Amino acid sequence: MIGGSLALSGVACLRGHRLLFEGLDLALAPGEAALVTGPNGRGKSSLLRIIAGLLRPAAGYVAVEGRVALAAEAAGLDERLPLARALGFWAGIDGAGADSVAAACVAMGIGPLAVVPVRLFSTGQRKRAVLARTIASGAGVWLLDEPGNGLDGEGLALLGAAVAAHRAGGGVVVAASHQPLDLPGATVLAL
Ligand SMILES: Nc1ncnc2c1ncn2[C@@H]1O[C@H](COP(=O)(O)OP(=O)(O)OP(=O)(O)O)[C@@H](O)[C@H]1O
Repeated sequence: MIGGSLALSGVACLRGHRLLFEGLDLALAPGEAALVTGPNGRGKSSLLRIIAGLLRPAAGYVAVEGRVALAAEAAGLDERLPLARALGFWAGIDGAGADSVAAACVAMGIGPLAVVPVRLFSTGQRKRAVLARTIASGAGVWLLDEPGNGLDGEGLALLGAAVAAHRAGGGVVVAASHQPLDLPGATVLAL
């Protein structure tokens, strides 16, 4: 079981002297999810970075139980390497094995791309690879920035199944999206 939980209390975000949001509260127990919505530039990615500990909140506090994986817009994969090795680099850091990478690639429908260099990937294949990196990480808290961007219908279904399995195992998910995203029972945070 890969558990996680998180709590935000009175969180505020300042960027470039501009207050993006304040007074944000959220509590997610194992298995729960939140959907952060709002137009471009409202601060969705900034909120995920605050939860990940990459950005300091201007006010409030964040408490996270479990390891965190942030699937951001930037893939963070070595373009020169075949997919399995590019993901294997991160799996090594995360303490996950090659079997986790292989299973995550199958989960996102990119198993056959294991030997293909990342630089050749299409937009949707790249998105699937980023999500596979999160799945392989073994982290309890998934932070997904626009996870549906670039995915086709099959990709969206695989994402939905991966998120459901993660939640069923006690993980939590915070997804930021300016488009509708199917996240059953999620708390909606509209920025
Ligand atoms: N390093 C920075 N310094 C100053 N301002 C920044 C910085 N990074 C982002 N911003 C600003 O913060 C605001 C929120 O950006 P953020 O990426 O969090 O929004 P978002 O809701 O995720 O947008 P999108 O839907 O376009 O991804 C934007 O106006 C952006 O220009």
